[in-house]
Amino acid sequence: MAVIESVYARQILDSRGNPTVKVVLDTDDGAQGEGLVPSGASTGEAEAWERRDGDKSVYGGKGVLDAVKAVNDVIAPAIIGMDASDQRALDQTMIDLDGTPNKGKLGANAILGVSLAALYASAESADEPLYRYIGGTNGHVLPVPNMNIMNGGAHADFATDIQEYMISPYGFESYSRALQAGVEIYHTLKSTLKKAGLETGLGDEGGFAPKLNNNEDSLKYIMQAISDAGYEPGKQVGIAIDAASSEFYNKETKKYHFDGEDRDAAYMLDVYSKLVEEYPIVSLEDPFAEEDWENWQNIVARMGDQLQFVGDDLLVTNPKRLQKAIDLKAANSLLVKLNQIGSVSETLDAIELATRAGFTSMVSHRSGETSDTTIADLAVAKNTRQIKTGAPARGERIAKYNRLLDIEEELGSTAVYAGPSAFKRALALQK
Ligand SMILES: O=C(O)[C@@H](CO)OP(=O)(O)O
Ligand SMILES: [Mg+2]
Repeated sequence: MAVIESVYARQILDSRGNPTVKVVLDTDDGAQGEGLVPSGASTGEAEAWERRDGDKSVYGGKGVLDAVKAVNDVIAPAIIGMDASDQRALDQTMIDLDGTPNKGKLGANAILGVSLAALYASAESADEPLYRYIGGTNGHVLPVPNMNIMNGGAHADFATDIQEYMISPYGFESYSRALQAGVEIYHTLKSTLKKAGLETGLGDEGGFAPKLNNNEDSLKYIMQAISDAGYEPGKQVGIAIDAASSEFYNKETKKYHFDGEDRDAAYMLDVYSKLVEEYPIVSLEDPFAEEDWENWQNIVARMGDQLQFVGDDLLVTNPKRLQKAIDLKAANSLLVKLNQIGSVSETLDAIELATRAGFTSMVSHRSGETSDTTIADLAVAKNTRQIKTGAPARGERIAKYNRLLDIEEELGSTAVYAGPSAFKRALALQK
């Protein structure tokens, strides 16, 4: 048992230069943990509430400072003296203290900061690396890194309507070898785009973000780059897409603004089917808007036996929304973001529920990140087999990929790379 002695929060900056929360927690045995909270841009409406008072970008403004105050003035006095390693009791105490269904009083950024800091302090007290502290002896599978190499949507001034084009280098014997392939493809893509006379400026997650008129063009350039880098699309490297379609959906007209026109859901369903037929797409996230449950059901009924349909804005790492999707067969994969639900134990509950229902889980960063690497350890601890954490560029993304390299080396011969087994379609494409 490590008793919490002090809890202190302050404001720091995230990777977009916006303020966020850092919490430092000390225990009586000399351990210390830090919790750094990320922040999204294409946030789901049902996400837990981030305390910013409506303004994400004001450093020193009231928003994040209120979350900092909530930690220092309200949470700290309530949890000092508690056992830091009793994660569930600690998280529940904060949830009760907040008393709202969406952490709307204290703020999910305040609660998650403390939850993470306690997790790290407890791992240090137990003298275990974080993945082992969370996962015990069974956390040993290195995830496929889904690397977002072309950015659009809310992360890149809508260079394309689709927000993320990721490569999934599954056809390799180890995580480090897969990462190397991803990096080589990323660098090759830069030349491919340059040759085509396109801009190579970067979006929020480090992917290239040239302005394109057609969402399919990105896939063509990526396929070219995979081959030019010397790899086989489909056999070694697949493609994962996050359409983030809530961002181009109009709730009044119920239309999706795609490739320059307003389209109905039936049109979008055909677009996705055609793309899946023509490209080695193994994962499709948020193809339909966050409340468009019916069309989620339609796409899963049509192609769910082939590939995964990942709910991000749809599920917001919330066990209640996940249960609804399980009941309605409205997705078959969970995107896991700690700050969407706002505590460590609720995140673990969501992964557990997904696994029980036969859903896959993809652990994810946010577009506004910090140097925190919890998601790398979490993916290994829970053997989720999949992670997405941006392009292999920009320090805050690289930190997670590098952390996985450390873990791979630490595990040594017991490390297993998820490889094609991470995706049903990757296995089929390999045959
Ligand atoms: O939509 C997403 O999946 C995420 C991360 O890539 O973006 P954001 O953090 O802006 O919600
Ligand atoms: Mg998403």
